[in-house]
Amino acid sequence: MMYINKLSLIRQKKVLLQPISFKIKPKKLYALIGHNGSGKSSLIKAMAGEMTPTQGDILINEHNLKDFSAKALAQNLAYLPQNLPDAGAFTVYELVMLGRYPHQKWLQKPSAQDHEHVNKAITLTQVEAFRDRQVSTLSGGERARVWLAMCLAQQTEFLLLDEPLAALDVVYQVEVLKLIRQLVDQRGLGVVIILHDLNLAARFCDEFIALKQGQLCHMGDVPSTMQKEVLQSIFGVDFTLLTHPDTNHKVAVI
Ligand SMILES: Nc1ncnc2c1ncn2[C@@H]1O[C@H](COP(=O)(O)OP(=O)(O)OP(=O)(O)O)[C@@H](O)[C@H]1O
Repeated sequence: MMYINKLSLIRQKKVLLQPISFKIKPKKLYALIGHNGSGKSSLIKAMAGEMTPTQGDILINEHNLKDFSAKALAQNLAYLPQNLPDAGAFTVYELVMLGRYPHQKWLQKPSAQDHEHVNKAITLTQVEAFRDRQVSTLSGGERARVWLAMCLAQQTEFLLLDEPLAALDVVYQVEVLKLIRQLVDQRGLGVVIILHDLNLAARFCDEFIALKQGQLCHMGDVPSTMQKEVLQSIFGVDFTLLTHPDTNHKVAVI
């Protein structure tokens, strides 16, 4: 379990997050939603240990995040940032292998198990065709899947993904969400994913966490979130809710 306990963030006198408390359970997929600038990336960065909270604590399985070494944190939690770093001259295989570093000893050669996890992550994210290419030569969508593969190779209990679908075409958006759903259901991961597409979120996620101006304005399951009044209160615009004829899910349109 991951506990976010009265977490607040202030930077340059600006309140990015008001005190926020909630928990992330294993075997659950959480969609983090809200307007541009509502604080989603800041929250996920704090949860990943990339931004130090002004107040409050984050606990992973009862251990305070601030007491984890970088390596111990990376054994528990993988984070995919919104702006992917430059992968330099790394090939796809080499980059995905970096995801194994928390499980390796200093200067140790990758083990057969490391290679197995890397190959599996490459297959799951459907990037086998480019495994020996330099990451810098890939398209935006291909690159996004390679970075996701690196996170999967990390074999963590928690996964924090900041807009992982942004560069993907609609087919890969669905493929990646199906894959994440599978990891949640079969491997018991707890996953937080920032999504702007409410209907994809409603189709694949279990719970919504909604931010508005740095405040937690709503947290709830799909039926309690896909309501006209709730979406109005989060986004300040009127939605019409339809029922998908095949899945019976609610679909929000403007
Ligand atoms: N280090 C910082 N110093 C000052 N302001 C910051 C800092 N980091 C973020 N902000 C501001 O905090 C607000 C929230 O930013 P954040 O990136 O968390 O929003 P977001 O919900 O992820 O937005 P988007 O959907 O556009 O990615 C924004 O107004 C941003 O400009």
